[in-house]
Amino acid sequence: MNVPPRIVDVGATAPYRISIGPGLLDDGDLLATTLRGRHALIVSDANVAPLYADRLEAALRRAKPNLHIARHVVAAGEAEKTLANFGTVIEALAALGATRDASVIALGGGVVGDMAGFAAACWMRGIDCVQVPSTLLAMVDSSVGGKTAVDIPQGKNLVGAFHPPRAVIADTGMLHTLPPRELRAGLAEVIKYGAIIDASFLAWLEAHCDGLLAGDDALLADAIARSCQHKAAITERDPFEHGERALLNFGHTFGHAIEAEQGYAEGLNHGEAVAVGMVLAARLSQALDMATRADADHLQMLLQRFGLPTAIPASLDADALLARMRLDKKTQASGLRFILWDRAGAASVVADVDEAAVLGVLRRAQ
Ligand SMILES: NC(=O)c1ccc[n+]([C@@H]2O[C@H](COP(=O)([O-])OP(=O)(O)OC[C@H]3O[C@@H](n4cnc5c(N)ncnc54)[C@H](O)[C@@H]3O)[C@@H](O)[C@H]2O)c1
Ligand SMILES: O=C(O)C(=O)C[C@@H](O)[C@H](O)[C@H](O)COP(=O)(O)O
Ligand SMILES: [Zn+2]
Repeated sequence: MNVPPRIVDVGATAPYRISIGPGLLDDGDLLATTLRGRHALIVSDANVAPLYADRLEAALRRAKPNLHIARHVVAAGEAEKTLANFGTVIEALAALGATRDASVIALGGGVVGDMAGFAAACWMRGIDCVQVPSTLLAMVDSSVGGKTAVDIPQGKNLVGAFHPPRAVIADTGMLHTLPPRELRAGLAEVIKYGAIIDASFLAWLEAHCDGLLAGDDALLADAIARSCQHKAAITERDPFEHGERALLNFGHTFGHAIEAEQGYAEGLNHGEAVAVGMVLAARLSQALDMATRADADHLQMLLQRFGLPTAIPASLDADALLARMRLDKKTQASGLRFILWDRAGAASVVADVDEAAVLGVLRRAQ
């Protein structure tokens, strides 16, 4: 099916454009207009590079024959989003002789996007990063908004910087090679937008569950564009998470604790951990008389229909998860801060949440 490209322009101090559509990877002119200097480092992972790096590089060479291009490929997976691998990206920039007008091109999922973006934020105190997301999750969330980071054993994304992309180029054709599990993980973050800010989008997702899971191109393009519009609007108004941007963290206090406690290796991936986290946040909201039981049940049922997990893996300990949350980036001196759920399309930031209530929810969710 022929799906027309979509454009989402993000305002803010450093405006950028999100281009969404099939075949954009081969659009050398589009790519080249985002590059300012003579050097470009393509950062990718061992699954994505063999599939797409040659096409990207060929398009760039056609459009900008004098560009010095190097490629840096890391192993795939969350366990690779490390300070050590961040260091290898920095070394690759040095080897390329990247000047301050050079660009990092992040070709991959959120792991590559976050790590390459962080390297771009740090090299010479900040060079351009063009995000070329290859997973649904990266197209709807991680490539937009400028959060970059790596994980450390003590916690997810604890070392990072805000560094907005120069441009986002999402070639939706790349989703055809994405494993179904990763498609579902991306849909968890899509459902998040509906849950926190857009009840009609949540209803639309519910109505189109089967088509989205089947990878229908037009439905996915709609879901990506609508998600990007939401993320663009919020991050434009609150780029540094002083206020409403924190809503995008719905499900993440629990989810990040799960990912860190698993050691980033086995078990749930980010989107899956966020799915579990959204259910736990809804149950906590129910325990604190913010959300109704019927609404929390409905959200859980919807995530299950999308083939997403909604329970904490039995191997994880509730007290250990609670201890992880004390190092969540939303936690303050006064205590835990959560994004709690009011109802479909509405969520709130709540400070000083009682740890006993959190522990109760954790214990009941296994
Ligand atoms: N910066 C942000 O705002 C933000 C937002 C959400 C998530 N994140 C981060 O994003 C990360 C998760 O990203 P993710 O879900 O994209 O995971 P990922 O980058 O690990 O990609 C998932 C898997 O899919 C493979 N893959 C990627 N594209 C493919 C394609 N087109 N075809 C075949 N295989 C492909 C990858 O090699 C990997 O094995 C987490 O680290 C999370 O913290 C960041
Ligand atoms: O962009 C944001 O803001 C988000 O919270 C989006 C999340 O989906 C994403 O996982 C983000 O990396 C989490 O942020 P963190 O500040 O908790 O690391
Ligand atoms: Zn997330």
